[in-house]
Amino acid sequence: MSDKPQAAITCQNVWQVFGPNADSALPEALSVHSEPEAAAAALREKGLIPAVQDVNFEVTEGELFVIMGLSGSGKSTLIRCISHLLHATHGEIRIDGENIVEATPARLIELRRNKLGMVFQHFGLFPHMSVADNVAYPLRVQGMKRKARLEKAQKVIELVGLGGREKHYPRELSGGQRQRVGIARSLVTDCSVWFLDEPFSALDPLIRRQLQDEFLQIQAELKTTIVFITHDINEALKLADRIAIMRDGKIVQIGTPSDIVLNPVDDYVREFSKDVAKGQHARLTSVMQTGEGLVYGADDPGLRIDMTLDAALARCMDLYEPVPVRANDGTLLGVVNPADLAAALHVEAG
Ligand SMILES: Nc1ncnc2c1ncn2[C@@H]1O[C@H](COP(=O)(O)OP(=O)(O)OP(=O)(O)O)[C@@H](O)[C@H]1O
Repeated sequence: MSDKPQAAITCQNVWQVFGPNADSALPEALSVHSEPEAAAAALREKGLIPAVQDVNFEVTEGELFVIMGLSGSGKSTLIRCISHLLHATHGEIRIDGENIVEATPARLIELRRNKLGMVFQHFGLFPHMSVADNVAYPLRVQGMKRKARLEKAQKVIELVGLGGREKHYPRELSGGQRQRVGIARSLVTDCSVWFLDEPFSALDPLIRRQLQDEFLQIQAELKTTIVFITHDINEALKLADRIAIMRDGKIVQIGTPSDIVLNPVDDYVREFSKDVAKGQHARLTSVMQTGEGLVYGADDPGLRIDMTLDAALARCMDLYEPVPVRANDGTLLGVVNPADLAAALHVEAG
């Protein structure tokens, strides 16, 4: 069907192994051990580091895909493989259908200039350049004329809330403002895929929340495909369409924020979300029934598909029969049984 979402990024059997002769040691291990786990153990025995092990997933166009995991679980290595800052030891990584593992150096430069945007926690702004020149720099590299590039830079400077600061130098800005400059600089090229590795983690909580909100607004406007790394579950739940949880180089679960909070696959994932107020993050879709012949009672408490479980429960505290759930335009999408809502939230007590 034509309305199936397009895959913007596809990772198939991606491995990144660090250490001497990793390029030959991995195929050797894979030829002896069919299970990735056993191959990784064999590599470790030889003193190699399988930082990313047999990773498979797809990110759809316009999706905000968050990778989360403890320190050392392989998040940065994986995002560096996908953005080809590292050449993956094995596997296929497709961006808009193009296998970038096989791209020539010239093609990679072109992709970085025009298609892939990157923001990292500690990225260098040029200290001797103003905000405007820093933001316009990627356009200068593309060969755009000064007037045109400054005009374009101005638009993204406004977008990230730095209007009026364009003549300032990085040293005159706060940490949060500098991070905004970095975000603006990565956005200026109209990238279609955006990689962000812990972009807000050095900021204090208030500024961090503010930037997260602004980031969501920017994403709603631009609809860029995003891969975002964090080790903060609350940030992941707030931002993500889907979350991939990594442990020891492997992806242990991929799911929506609701899935991760309500149906963790193991104790490692459960541990991440144990202090999360589940009702504030899990969405109605996780308990909604859909399909033919939906039956519901006379009450309509006005449930909308994007409501959290908490918000929904607050509206049907005293109802017993299933109630309708609608899209924002009023179309009926499914029904929810108030008892299922309460039961889903009860999970957090256990
Ligand atoms: N260049 C390298 N050479 C050797 N080992 C590396 C290299 N880069 C990363 N590693 C190892 O790979 C593993 C995964 O590291 P990675 O930085 O991807 O983890 P991470 O989940 O991003 O951690 P953090 O949240 O602390 O940034 C770690 O064991 C790390 O020591």
